[in-house]
Amino acid sequence: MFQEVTFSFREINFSVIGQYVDYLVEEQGVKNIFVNGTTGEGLSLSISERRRVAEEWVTKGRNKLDQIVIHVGALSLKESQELAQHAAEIGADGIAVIAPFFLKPWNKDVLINFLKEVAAAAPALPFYYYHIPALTGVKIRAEEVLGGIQEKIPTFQGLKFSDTDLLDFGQCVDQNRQRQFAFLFGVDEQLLSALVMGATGAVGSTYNYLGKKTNQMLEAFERKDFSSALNHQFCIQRFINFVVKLGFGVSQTKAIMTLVSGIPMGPPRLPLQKASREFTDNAEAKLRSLDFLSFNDLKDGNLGACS
Ligand SMILES: CC(=O)N[C@H](C=O)[C@@H](O)[C@H](O)[C@H](O)CO
Ligand SMILES: CC(=O)C(=O)O
Repeated sequence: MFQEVTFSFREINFSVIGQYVDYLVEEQGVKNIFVNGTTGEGLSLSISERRRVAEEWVTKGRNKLDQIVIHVGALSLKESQELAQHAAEIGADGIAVIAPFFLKPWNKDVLINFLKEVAAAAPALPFYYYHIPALTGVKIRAEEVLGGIQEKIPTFQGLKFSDTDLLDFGQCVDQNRQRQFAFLFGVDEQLLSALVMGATGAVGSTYNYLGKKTNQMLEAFERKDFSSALNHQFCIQRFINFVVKLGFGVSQTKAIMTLVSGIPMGPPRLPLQKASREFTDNAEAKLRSLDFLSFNDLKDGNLGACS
């Protein structure tokens, strides 16, 4: 019997994860990974697929990555707990959970009760709340969720904040200054503003291919060279603004990642649709004009270049 070698590209290609780790570390300077989140289509995968993806990242990332946080949010509390326990068993560094988004928690206390039950399934793992109201439809302000959360969830470690409300984000930081929480910001085009507000890190889709560029911005911010930091942020914004106008989401991220890294990320899974050829061509031209592609052959006359 021979293994069937033609596989449907709607199946996960586990074999590229090792290469992906090396690419992120070596080419993008990214050493902390958030697995099975929005970009990884975690909520479109089966539980057994999510377990395997997590295992693959932990195995391939060993001694190469600093931290691997596994997103274990699900509509079913039981599944979420199973994934949390699994993350602990395989040696992940933390777990993150979004708000359940079909039957929704209607207030902060109910949301915390849900999160608490998941966190309790992995009592030794740092726990992060993943706030992404535009996708979950759960609009309870993060600042409210954080109030008193450590008393309910002893493993609470921080927040991944994927929203543009900088009042809410700023208040999360301001009201928890005495605690050693991680405030991870998730709107890549606004990261500099969030750093000013006290963000301690960032998790985002564009760091897959603009990690190096973003690290330059972080370094400029660290040394208080705000004008360079702003230049870097504006460069990143020029790209994101361009693709947002073309229609930008998880499918498009995969197409850009394939283009920039050379690693076949494959198409997304339904209900998402593969990015169009037109999108990819336009994105490629923009990346080249901004000097975001390392195999750039536009050496001269590149006025819009960002480096
Ligand atoms: C909705 C979504 O996918 N958000 C990502 C992280 O949470 C971001 O990294 C965005 O993709 C990025 O900021 C571009 O808008
Ligand atoms: C980008 C991001 O934060 C996620 O994939 O969840």
